[in-house]
Amino acid sequence: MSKITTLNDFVLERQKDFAYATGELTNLLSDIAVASKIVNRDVNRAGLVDILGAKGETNIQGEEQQKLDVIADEAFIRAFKSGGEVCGIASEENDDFVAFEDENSINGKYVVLFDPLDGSSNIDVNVSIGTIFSIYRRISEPGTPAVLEDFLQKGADQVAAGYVLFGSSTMLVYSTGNGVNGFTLDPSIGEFCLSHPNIKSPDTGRIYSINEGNLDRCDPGVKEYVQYCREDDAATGRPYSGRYIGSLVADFHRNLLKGGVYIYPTTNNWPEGRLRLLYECNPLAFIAEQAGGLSTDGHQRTLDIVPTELHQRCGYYAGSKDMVEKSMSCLKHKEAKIN
Ligand SMILES: O=P(O)(O)OC[C@H]1O[C@](O)(COP(=O)(O)O)[C@@H](O)[C@@H]1O
Ligand SMILES: [Mg+2]
Ligand SMILES: [Mg+2]
Repeated sequence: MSKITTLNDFVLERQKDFAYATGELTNLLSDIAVASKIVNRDVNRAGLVDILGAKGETNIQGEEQQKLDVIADEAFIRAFKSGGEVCGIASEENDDFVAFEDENSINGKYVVLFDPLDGSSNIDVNVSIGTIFSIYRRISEPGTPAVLEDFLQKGADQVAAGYVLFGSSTMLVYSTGNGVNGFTLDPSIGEFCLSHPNIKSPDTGRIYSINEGNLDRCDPGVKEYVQYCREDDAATGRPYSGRYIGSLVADFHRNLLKGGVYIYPTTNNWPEGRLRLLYECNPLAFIAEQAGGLSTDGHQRTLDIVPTELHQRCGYYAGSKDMVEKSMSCLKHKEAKIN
């Protein structure tokens, strides 16, 4: 029987890699694990308790909030407030960032940006959903309230990022900039256990993920790439398979393990993009790159984008290196033709 490595064991072991480590990031990662278990409990019995359906309010994105969006948001905020490592948060479900000013948190070293419940359109139909998180060291002085600048940092400056996938099993996948590791929740012992050590994304794959319902509103370069994916060419394993769950975390996770590309481009109906840079695209871009993949907004590396707004959106191309590069070359090719 192989040794079980729990998330706590693993994080403590890895903490030794950092001479200056204070244990605060270790505590923060275990706070995230606790909140994930609480949300997992609610997700698993969603149909039995009154947490399906809409809450009856609209968030700053103009989306109808689902009850589980708010339940997850509150569970994670409670966990971030509890430890003292976090001085402020920003989330998809809150109009503005929240600075924690209690004496326990105001000296906190980190800020966290998160999408408490990703894949909201799939909550009521029992399809995989998730949570996405992004962690930065604060810029502002400890002992003072967190400020907007603490949250508008480039993705490349993340100290850690990851996601939780509530699927047939519940997994937590994260990176602190030293590779990507995946943990599966063992409900019988209530622990996240190392199940996917040192995840490496294949340089290429046979899966492309895009909402083809938007194709006629996309850039010609995107159409060209989708056409490329569908062409018959045994040598390159084409046609590829189209797979689209409609939960970013689930689509991203599948492609991370199997090889594939996820694309949500800017479109006529989403001219700035659909997905949110700070708590959807940046954390997953961090994971993609740490696993050997790539992530762009169609023009530049996602992690190099300098944010200007908390809820800004961007185009998103992420996954296997060769496939993202190919999609970029189609965009450039079409752009060159047009100009
Ligand atoms: O229905 P569409 O336009 O394809 O959008 C699906 C995308 O929207 C999202 O649901 C947006 O995230 P939220 O559910 O957190 O709002 C992604 O998970 C998913 O990839
Ligand atoms: Mg989301
Ligand atoms: Mg969400």
